[in-house]
Amino acid sequence: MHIAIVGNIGAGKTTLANKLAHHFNWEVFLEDVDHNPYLKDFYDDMPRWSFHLQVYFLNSRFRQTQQIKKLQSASKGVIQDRTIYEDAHIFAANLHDSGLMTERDHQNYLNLFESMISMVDAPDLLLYLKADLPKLIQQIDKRNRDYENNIKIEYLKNLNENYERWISNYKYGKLLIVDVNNLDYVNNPEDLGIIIEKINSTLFGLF
Ligand SMILES: Nc1ncnc2c1ncn2[C@@H]1O[C@H](COP(=O)(O)OP(=O)(O)O)[C@@H](O)[C@H]1O
Ligand SMILES: Nc1ncnc2c1ncn2[C@H]1C[C@H](O)[C@@H](COP(=O)(O)O)O1
Repeated sequence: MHIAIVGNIGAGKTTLANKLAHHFNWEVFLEDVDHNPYLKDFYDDMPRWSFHLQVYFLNSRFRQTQQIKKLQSASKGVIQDRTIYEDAHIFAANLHDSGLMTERDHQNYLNLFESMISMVDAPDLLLYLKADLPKLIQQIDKRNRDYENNIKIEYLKNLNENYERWISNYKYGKLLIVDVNNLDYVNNPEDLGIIIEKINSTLFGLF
């Protein structure tokens, strides 16, 4: 079983991924953030580093998908924090549309993405954490990563619009949309319980 958690920056993916992995006793695959050699430079100068960062994330995410495939064939459960789809359909698309990645670089990136995606299996469940801008901003502030301090509201807004468009067209497997605006699964175990119940019901028909 493979559950992938998707959503905008600060939506609460990593926190939930760890909690679900603990609950189901499954392996968790987190994003390559702390050792990412481009992320800080990217936030300082997006046009300069957008292509480098996208190639880095694409490769790291692709490697993850291959590791997940191995675990799946050994019947192990997996929780994944963000997917390769979001890199291309949300982030790279937004950089290109906002003029922060050139047409040439974007085409080159998409060609690479297309070559890789045929080797990627969709998750059994895509869990979309839907959050409005105030919630995202509040949680990005709470996390307090220095390089994220200058993220513009417009950037988050564009990403949220891309998420809405992409999710409304997603048809590669089961999809569960959870509005997290009024959920606090950090401090309220009942809120975590609500999400686990929805997952069980969507995946296994239990309630
Ligand atoms: N539903 C929630 N309620 C309250 N705080 C949350 C919630 N989800 C995440 N947080 C907090 O918000 C911050 C960002 O969460 P994180 O899981 O890192 O988001 P993401 O991985 O989506 O970027 C963390 O400090 C986390 O503890
Ligand atoms: N593909 C990506 N392009 C640009 N930035 C990305 C991409 N994937 C992740 N990020 C950034 C967004 C955040 O600053 C960090 C970690 O993501 P988070 O949603 O906080 O887990 O990496």
